[in-house]
Amino acid sequence: MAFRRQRVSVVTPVLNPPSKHYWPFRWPRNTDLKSERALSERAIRRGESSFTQSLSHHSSLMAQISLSHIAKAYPNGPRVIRDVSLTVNDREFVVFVGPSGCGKSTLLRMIAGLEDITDGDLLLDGQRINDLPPKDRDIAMVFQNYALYPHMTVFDNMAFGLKLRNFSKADIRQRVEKAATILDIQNLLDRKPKDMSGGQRQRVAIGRAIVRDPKVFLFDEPLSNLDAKLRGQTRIELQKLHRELQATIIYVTHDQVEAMTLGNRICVLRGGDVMQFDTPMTLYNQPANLFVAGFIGSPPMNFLRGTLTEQAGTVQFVSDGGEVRIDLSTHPHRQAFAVQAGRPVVLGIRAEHLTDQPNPAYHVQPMAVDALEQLGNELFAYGMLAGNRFVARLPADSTLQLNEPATLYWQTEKCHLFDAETEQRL
Ligand SMILES: Nc1ncnc2c1ncn2[C@@H]1O[C@H](COP(=O)(O)OP(=O)(O)OP(=O)(O)O)[C@@H](O)[C@H]1O
Repeated sequence: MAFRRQRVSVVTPVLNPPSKHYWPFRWPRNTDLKSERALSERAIRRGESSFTQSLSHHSSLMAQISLSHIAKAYPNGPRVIRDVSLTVNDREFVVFVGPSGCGKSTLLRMIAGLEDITDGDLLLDGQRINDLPPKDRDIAMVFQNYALYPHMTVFDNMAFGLKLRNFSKADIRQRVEKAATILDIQNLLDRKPKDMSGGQRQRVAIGRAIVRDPKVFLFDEPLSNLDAKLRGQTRIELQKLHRELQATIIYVTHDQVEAMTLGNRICVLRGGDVMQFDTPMTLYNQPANLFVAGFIGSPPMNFLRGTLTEQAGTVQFVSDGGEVRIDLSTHPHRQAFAVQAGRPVVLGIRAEHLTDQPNPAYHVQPMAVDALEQLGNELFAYGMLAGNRFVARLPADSTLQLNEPATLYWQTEKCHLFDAETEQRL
């Protein structure tokens, strides 16, 4: 493999971005580049070991991150992170997910040291690091916009942080080669960023983090510039990468599919608060509140407002207006529901728990179908029920017809119930 000569002098484009015409993509904000450089200067004293050795040193190094009552307010602004406490375990892949503006990037940037923490304690392996400069945190961050240096080759981009720290040429070459092999970009080392696809650039950005062998990787929406197919492929590669590196990873996205497929655990955020922090399957099967129920899962869960009634041991859900009446007496949580009789509630049921195949154990519900989406392997049937949009996920060969009355069968034990006022799961 041919390498370009390795520069000895350090060239930094941080304050001198080239003309925007030269760089076909958005030039990273100076703050991002500064941050990136600051992060790349971390732990200079630590690493004289070879990359191969240092890869395995993760087996003995802990990297646990704890947030205790963390809050953030920008100057003269309200708290955008209100009171977040959670622990990311050693070698865990945790995803922060939530709608735009919920505070996930702010949280990540506080962990990186790029934002001040207004209140609370940030601990890395039990040590409070609120005031530790980013370069000393042993944390590498991969940005959405890659933040690559356009005038440098891939090799030089990946080697840059190591050169700053005066790693030996041999060590740099070994680390870059190893990272390039892991990411399958060995044949791109002589290219400049402008001659690569978005997916390749993103790998280089990840490679630049890997060569540093940090304790913790932070990813800020790294796939959002990629097209859908490449995003899917890269998701799988990130899973492999996590297994290979055995590193602690915190990953920010607004995409619940990315969150579900990547995270060992997912932290769902809304308006600066944690809505639920748990495994993907727990979020899916036992959403703690209405927000998580509606956010996780595609298509989103169907909802109906109504009231619970209890009579002679029978627990019923009656929708507002009385159009839908569901007997919940066989539901595993019927006793908890009975206690709530008389309260306004929201009932939720996922599209895959409605079927057009008769089943004597299921609730029978008429619904006029006003739209069909045939996806080849499945069919989505849409209609209105008690004023709410409903969708059923059916087999592709279903015979349901558009604009004809249909009968759907509900798997009642899969219904979720939430308090209509507190929005918490019952
Ligand atoms: N420098 C800043 N000054 C003031 N307010 C800010 C600043 N940066 C972010 N905010 C505000 O903080 C809140 C959280 O922003 P943040 O970027 O963390 O959200 P996010 O969940 O990452 O959103 P997105 O997915 O759109 O990036 C938003 O209301 C945003 O407007």
